[in-house]
Amino acid sequence: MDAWPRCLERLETEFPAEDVHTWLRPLQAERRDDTTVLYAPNAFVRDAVHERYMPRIRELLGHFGGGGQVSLEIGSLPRAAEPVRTPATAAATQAAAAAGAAAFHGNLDSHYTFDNFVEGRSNQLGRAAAWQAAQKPGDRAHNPLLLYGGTGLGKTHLMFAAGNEMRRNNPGARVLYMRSNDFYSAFFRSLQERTSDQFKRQFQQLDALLIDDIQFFAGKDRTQEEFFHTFNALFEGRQQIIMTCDRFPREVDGLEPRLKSRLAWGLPVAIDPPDFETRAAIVLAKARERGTHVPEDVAFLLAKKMPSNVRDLEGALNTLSAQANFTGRAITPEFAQETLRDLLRAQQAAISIANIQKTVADYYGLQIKDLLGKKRTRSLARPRQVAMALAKELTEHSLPEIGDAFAGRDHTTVLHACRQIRTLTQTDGKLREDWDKLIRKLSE
Ligand SMILES: Nc1ncnc2c1ncn2[C@@H]1O[C@H](COP(=O)(O)OP(=O)(O)OP(=O)(O)O)[C@@H](O)[C@H]1O
Repeated sequence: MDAWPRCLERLETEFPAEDVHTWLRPLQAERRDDTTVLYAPNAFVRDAVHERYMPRIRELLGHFGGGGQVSLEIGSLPRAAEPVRTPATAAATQAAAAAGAAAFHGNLDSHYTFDNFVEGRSNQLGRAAAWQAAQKPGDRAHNPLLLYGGTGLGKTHLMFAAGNEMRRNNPGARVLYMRSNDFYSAFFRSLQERTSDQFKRQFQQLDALLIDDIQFFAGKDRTQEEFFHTFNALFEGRQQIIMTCDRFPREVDGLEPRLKSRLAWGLPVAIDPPDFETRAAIVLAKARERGTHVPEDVAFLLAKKMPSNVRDLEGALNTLSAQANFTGRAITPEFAQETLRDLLRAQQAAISIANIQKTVADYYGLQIKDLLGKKRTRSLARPRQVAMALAKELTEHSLPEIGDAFAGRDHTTVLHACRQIRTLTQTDGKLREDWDKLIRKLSE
């Protein structure tokens, strides 16, 4: 599908950057028989594109050889065909063909950098580790670097940032990004085509291998075996390895024990869900980046209502921005409430006080009646405080309402619990971990 990138390139010169960012870049293209199908992520984008840009798109696609029909639909390409993170087949071919450093591409997405990564307590360590790895690739202190944590928290962003930084420091650096499933398919193909030697060779010349979502290797024994050898060869060659995983590898069922232990050899760092302030800062930074004006109270609103996943937060911002552009209205809290009503309601419905009480009780192995009861032993009082503080953090309920839901406690008790837990999350590592895990569970 060569015609679309060329068409998009031309459109970028013809329309304001903000329009291109909002309406045209989100489109994905696919060739179906003699029709070019353009996928829009939602109805706003589809309608705006249909109304304002289709005639020009048709002309340009015709011009660049994507002739025939052009259709515009809501949908997306399967993930493997996403334009941003191209499949490893391309990467592998590039890697193999990259005799000269200048030609080496490695699949890095240059958009994701340290500059546009918002730092907060939840990702500070991960950021610092990725930064260090980029400054001194291969150094034993951070090789391999493993970033692990829930979905949409910025692991891939940091990984790209490290790769881009390596290339900034040393433009000839050979940094290859691969998703684990791409490693799997490329390896599989090399077996069928009897090109395993070539497959192995591509890794020898690398300075760094960035490999995303290694939990995908679970249950794929031959691929694990191959990755194990690749890993050892890179490690011995002092080539930097950066990996991401959706949890600590020991917790991934179906990974071989020797691989699990090897993965945690270097520096494993958890990426946690960002706290409220960081979430708001991310919304503001993303808005600035795309040239959309989002006032602080809207950023706070989104941060408050969408507690865990940055990807969802970004999705909400995109919808707001698209709708504001489309209707010509300013982005205010009312506008946000209205536009994101269904989304916010879904989030809200998912997190009720009862839900929080049940999750916290299960987490600490308690009965709900004990969590709500009067006993003040520490093993009950602390989880109770955690549950109250979570209710304040994750729902819209007032302190008196939360007190009521906890067997009619006074609102000052709830306030005290919130303050206490806030302090403890900063001083007590175990409690911090419990807090983050509970937020993650509740936001799933
Ligand atoms: N701290 C941050 N600052 C700026 N953007 C962030 C931050 N954290 C996450 N994001 C953004 O959130 C989106 C999702 O991040 P990313 O793809 O890196 O998540 P991930 O942890 O790799 O998730 P997955 O495991 O699902 O692949 C990206 O657009 C990324 O730029």
